[in-house]
Amino acid sequence: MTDPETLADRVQEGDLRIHELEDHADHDTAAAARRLLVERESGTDLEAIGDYAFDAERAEPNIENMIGAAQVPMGVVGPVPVDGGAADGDHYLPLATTEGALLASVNRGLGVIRSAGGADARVTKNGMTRAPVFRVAGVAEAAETVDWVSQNLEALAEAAESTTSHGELLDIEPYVVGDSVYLRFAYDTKDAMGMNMATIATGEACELVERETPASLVALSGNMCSDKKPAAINAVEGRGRSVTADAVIPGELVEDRLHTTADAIAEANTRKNLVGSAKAGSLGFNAHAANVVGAAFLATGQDEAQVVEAANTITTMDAREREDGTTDLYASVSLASLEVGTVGGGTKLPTQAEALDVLGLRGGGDPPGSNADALAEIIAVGALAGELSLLGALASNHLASAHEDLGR
Ligand SMILES: CC(C)(COP(=O)([O-])OP(=O)([O-])OC[C@H]1O[C@@H](n2cnc3c(N)ncnc32)[C@H](O)[C@@H]1OP(=O)([O-])[O-])[C@@H](O)C(=O)NCCC(=O)NCCSC(=O)C[C@@](C)(O)CC(=O)[O-]
Ligand SMILES: NC(=O)C1=CN([C@@H]2O[C@H](COP(=O)(O)OP(=O)(O)OC[C@H]3O[C@@H](n4cnc5c(N)ncnc54)[C@H](OP(=O)(O)O)[C@@H]3O)[C@@H](O)[C@H]2O)C=CC1
Repeated sequence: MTDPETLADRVQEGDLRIHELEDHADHDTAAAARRLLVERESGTDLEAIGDYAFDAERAEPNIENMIGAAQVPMGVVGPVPVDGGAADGDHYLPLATTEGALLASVNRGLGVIRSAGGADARVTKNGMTRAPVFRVAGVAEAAETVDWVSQNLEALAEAAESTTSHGELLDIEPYVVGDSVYLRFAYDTKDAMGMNMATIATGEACELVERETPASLVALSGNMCSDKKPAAINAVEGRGRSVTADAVIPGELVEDRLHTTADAIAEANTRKNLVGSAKAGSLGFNAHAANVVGAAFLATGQDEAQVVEAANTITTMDAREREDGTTDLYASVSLASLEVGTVGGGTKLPTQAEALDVLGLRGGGDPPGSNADALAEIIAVGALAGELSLLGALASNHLASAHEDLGR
């Protein structure tokens, strides 16, 4: 018998483990059995969690012990006007969030950017990193290991790239701390965010390092990568895509649409995003880049834990005087470590794939890597719009009233 009730009974009797149900029933039945079990044990009703719009089997690579889906509202902002290295033209940007006023804000910022003639955006660096840590006897062995690595980059690339038909090893940066050696491998992972790809490839290269040097692998990730933690190395060296977007907004547009002046926004940015962040010891010199990145990540199937890395964004806003005496606003965001993909991970799930379709970026690009570059550029322009609108609201003292009207 493979009905949900029988399966739930068998788990409760200790006859089956909760993560084995897919071996005894199809994926949707297994999820229903787990829901039933949780409902019985917690006295809850999981009707909404169980009301999902895709075959549970499609989510098999993405989740274990599935009981249903968390449904986050999704909206669109835009069109986003981007003149990029990979992205071009106008795109609606899907964003999923529970924060009222966020889409209104980004939409307002995009409207201003559109009226100003659009934004430029470029990916300036690309490299997904994985940094294993090795044990050595001391500094002499550490130097021997680092030396061997620097002289054998080709052999290490051959080993790493034997595990992937898309990934390319770009560089290995060594770091030594006493008897620990960290090798920060950086890969061009094309249209994949690349964390699985880079991890598998680095595992293969590590076997060669262990064979040829005195170093012993302690952990395939030694936190110099640095994945899913705030880290200065990502802010300085980059991780995934380093992407910058900018726009020049005429002063009259700032006044008409953001209800303030270029000077007031520039001052708010300096005192808040630069000085305030410095005083707070923040790694993020921005207002809320993580808001746009997080909402875009949820909508398009990115790994949401990597919003951490995108939070190190630096926002600049400068008042630029024109010859006619009026003042424009130069606005930019630089996201040093935006980790995005259009293949792999959560991008294949039905709603996430549809969201990528809205951008015209589902799947691999031509040439490979161009779709992920374009996604990074579009998200960066979304973040720029969010910064403009929020700084405008702060400079005109509209933040609290906006959230009274829209956010509750
Ligand atoms: C709320 C607004 C936009 C009103 O701003 P407004 O200028 O009074 O709005 P408006 O009614 O004149 O409309 C202007 C444009 O905004 C957009 N817009 C306006 N309403 C909507 C809507 N319902 N749905 C979609 N789009 C909307 C739309 O583009 C519209 O243009 P139109 O299309 O009409 O020509 C403005 O006050 C604002 O942006 N406030 C800032 C809110 C914000 O950015 N919140 C983000 C979260 S804050 C946070 O989480 C982080 C924080 C604050 O803690 C970080 C930190 O420490 O800084
Ligand atoms: N393992 C880890 O330590 C971590 C894993 N993750 C998870 O990793 C997943 C993302 O890893 P990721 O490697 O991106 O994805 P996948 O593991 O889903 O692999 C994507 C694969 O798609 C293939 N591919 C097809 N077309 C392309 C193309 N145009 N460009 C690039 N690759 C292409 C590549 O195969 P081939 O290599 O054969 O060429 C690539 O390895 C997410 O689910 C994330 O949550 C997150 C953090 C850490």
